[in-house]
Amino acid sequence: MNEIFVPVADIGRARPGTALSAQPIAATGLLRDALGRPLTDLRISVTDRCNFRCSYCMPKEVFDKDHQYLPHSALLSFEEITRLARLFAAHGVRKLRLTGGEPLLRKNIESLIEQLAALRTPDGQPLDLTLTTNASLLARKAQALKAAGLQRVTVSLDGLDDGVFRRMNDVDFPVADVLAGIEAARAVGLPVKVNMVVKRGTNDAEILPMARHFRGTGVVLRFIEYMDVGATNGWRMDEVLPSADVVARIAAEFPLRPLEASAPGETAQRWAYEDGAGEIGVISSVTQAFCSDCSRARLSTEGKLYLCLFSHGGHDLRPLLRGTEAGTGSASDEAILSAIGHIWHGRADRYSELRALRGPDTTDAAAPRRVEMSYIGG
Ligand SMILES: Nc1nc2c(ncn2[C@@H]2O[C@H](COP(=O)(O)OP(=O)(O)OP(=O)(O)O)[C@@H](O)[C@H]2O)c(=O)[nH]1
Ligand SMILES: C[S@@+](CC[C@H](N)C(=O)[O-])C[C@H]1O[C@@H](n2cnc3c(N)ncnc32)[C@H](O)[C@@H]1O
Ligand code: SF4
Ligand code: SF4
Repeated sequence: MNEIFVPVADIGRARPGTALSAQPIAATGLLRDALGRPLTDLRISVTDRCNFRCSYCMPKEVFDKDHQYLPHSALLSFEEITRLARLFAAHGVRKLRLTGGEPLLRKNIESLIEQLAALRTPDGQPLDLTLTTNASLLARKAQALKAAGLQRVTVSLDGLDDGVFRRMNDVDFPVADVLAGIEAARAVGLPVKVNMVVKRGTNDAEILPMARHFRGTGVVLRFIEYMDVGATNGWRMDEVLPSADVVARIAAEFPLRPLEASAPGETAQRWAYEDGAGEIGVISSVTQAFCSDCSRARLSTEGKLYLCLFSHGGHDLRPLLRGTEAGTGSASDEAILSAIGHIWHGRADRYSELRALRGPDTTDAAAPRRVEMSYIGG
């Protein structure tokens, strides 16, 4: 369709292995995928490990039994991640999100944040640098994360009740400690969003308590429809609570009005409390797919580029960074930029839209095994 990927004329020539540069790299021109969507958002998984066992993401029965985690040697180094992020910025990426697994489990994550915070867009702007966390380590790390250059943080929290939390997240961890993490982040000046996955019949009774708790605090609470990511969570459509129901439940107690999207391609539909107590968001990936302007790419812990949360496979960028066993050295910036451009140019993924077209009760059991959320990063 849109043949508008323009290869770069003026690309930085730094060889891999040379000192990292905070200098902006020249813009590559307009990069669009096969459906005309730009690439603006890079989500970087920094570990496939986690200390929680959320039922919708890393069910204990699977992940404590026969799951193979990546060996340390497979992980991209901080320098490799930063080099790729810099090249993605040349292609138009403006937002970087660190995720996982649990990103705060990666040793010295502050050092990666420092390197990413030094990057600039081609027009000299810092990137929007954020991180998604279960907050188990946030209280003790908030200060260091802020000092390293993190701009904001998203905390996952599925309820205020400890029993519900345990059923959702399958870990013996007090909700009070997650809340302390949120407070620590706010105290050091990090704006906070809270993401709550809603599973009908498990934690939907927590919707109103969560809304009551966070309204008026400046924290933006967002409700995520439970998705059929991966092959281990036993997803069922009857456990999905449509976002429309979430909004209706909250609006019955606190009147809401819709807000305009704050950026093109935003995942959340935003709603403001009529009384001025802030806003909430709903992420309706199942009932109102938003693939048509999806501008997100995902980089796995081992350097595979995924073009959709539901992709069956990724494009391996690690050999370009490290060279191959056959003895080729690592590729130039030009070659990597060109590879990323061609991969994005061929992208036609729109899983959630197609799923909606096929019908909400269709299961995907016959399809090849998809990657897990804890690997691809959400
Ligand atoms: N189906 C689908 N779900 C997504 C996509 N991006 C995010 N989500 C879901 O939405 C959740 C929240 O997204 P966030 O990580 O907060 O990202 P975001 O909404 O882009 O973040 P903000 O910049 O803070 O608005 C994720 O954990 C996923 O469950 C996507 O491209 N497709
Ligand atoms: C995979 S986690 C990684 C970051 C971190 N461990 C955390 O939980 O915040 C990223 C996000 O994906 C969401 N998520 C995981 N599995 C999901 C599913 N099946 N449906 C919807 N969201 C999911 C989580 O709630 C979390 O907000
Ligand atoms: S959602 Fe996050 S905290 Fe929960 S198991 Fe997955 S990676 Fe861990
Ligand atoms: S399902 Fe795939 S294409 Fe659609 S919004 Fe999600 S990541 Fe993007």
